[in-house]
Amino acid sequence: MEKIDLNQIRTQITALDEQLLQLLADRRALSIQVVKSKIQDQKPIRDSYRETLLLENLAEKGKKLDLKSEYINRVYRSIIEDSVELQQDFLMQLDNPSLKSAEYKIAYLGSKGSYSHAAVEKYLASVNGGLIDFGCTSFDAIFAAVENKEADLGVLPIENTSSGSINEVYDLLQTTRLKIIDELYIPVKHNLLVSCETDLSEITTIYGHHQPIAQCSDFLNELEDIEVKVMDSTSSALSEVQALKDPKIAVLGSAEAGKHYGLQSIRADVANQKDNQTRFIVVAREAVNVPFACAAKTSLILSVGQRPGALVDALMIFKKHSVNMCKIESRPIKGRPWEEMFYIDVTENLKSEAMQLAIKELKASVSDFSELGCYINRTIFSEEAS
Ligand SMILES: C=C(O[C@@H]1C=C(C(=O)O)C=C[C@H]1O)C(=O)O
Repeated sequence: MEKIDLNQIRTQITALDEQLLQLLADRRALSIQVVKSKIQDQKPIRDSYRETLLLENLAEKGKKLDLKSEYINRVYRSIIEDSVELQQDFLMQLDNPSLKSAEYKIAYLGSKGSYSHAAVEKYLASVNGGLIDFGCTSFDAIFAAVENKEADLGVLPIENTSSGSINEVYDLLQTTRLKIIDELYIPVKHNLLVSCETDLSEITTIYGHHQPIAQCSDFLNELEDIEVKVMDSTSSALSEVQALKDPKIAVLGSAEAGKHYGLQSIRADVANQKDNQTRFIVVAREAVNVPFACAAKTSLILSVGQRPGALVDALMIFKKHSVNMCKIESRPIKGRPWEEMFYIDVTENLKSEAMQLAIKELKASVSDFSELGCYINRTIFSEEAS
């Protein structure tokens, strides 16, 4: 058999990959043309009918080229999601002069390497902005920095698919004047990282922020005689373990963050849930305006007092106006024992007629009511769930 030259084939693959990159960039440029036409014709950005036809056609054509339809579906779903996000971000910037492509001073928990930093980077990519770093050591410091105008924006985790709601952030939302202007979903893949040559059996102490510790509880519970050390943030845990250079000490963090600190992974994917994601919110002093062409989400808080059926009555107002509720959470109210504050997210634009009618009725029937903000709904359901 003739000798096959690996380097030569790899050169061809690299050339093809570069062509693919150019094609992806060309497709994105066309998406921008599409959104401009949708603005003229007042059409919504998302067109599920077109997406279904496109995917069916590609699966069919792919089959003839020996490409599995599951593979084609996965690749094109991700290309289409990017195209929808690109169009929504374009429209948001057009409608909101505050969302310019500028440098933003962003307050977040930790520093480079923290999951919050990854969320900050994702936000900046959507506004084409740069970062003036404002790392903080607590959630209330983040709210305070934005409220006192020391920072332009704050980025905070609010819920996780394994450990649930982040109560501290929910509690701070009760008293803040800040508005939620965006949400971000960050896949969180926890690894067990070490600073030098070692083995899992040698580890006696594991450092981590309390969120990753909660999200990896199954893995940690299986280990015997391990001391868990809770740190302020993932980045402070990473830098401490890097400095200690101890073969008995490990830390929970992403493989990528580990690279920043010269740490190696000895166990990958140690979270309780495989699809471990954290939802972050972006807060600012000014609310944003979400164009009707975009998929919107609105967050509200309300309390209903102690009357029997009071919560049901409030929720029936959403039903009456066909406002879809996608999340409800409750937290105690400081200084009012046994009263609860309800946090409600709806997939509706704050400016819509249905929402305005519902709000008018809610205000007349509940004890406390406030709007936390309206922003782009960036929820993506995993393939298995949909
Ligand atoms: C590009 C469009 O906008 C959206 C993105 C699509 C895509 O990237 O193919 C398809 C349908 C829309 O949800 C379009 O409407 O054609």
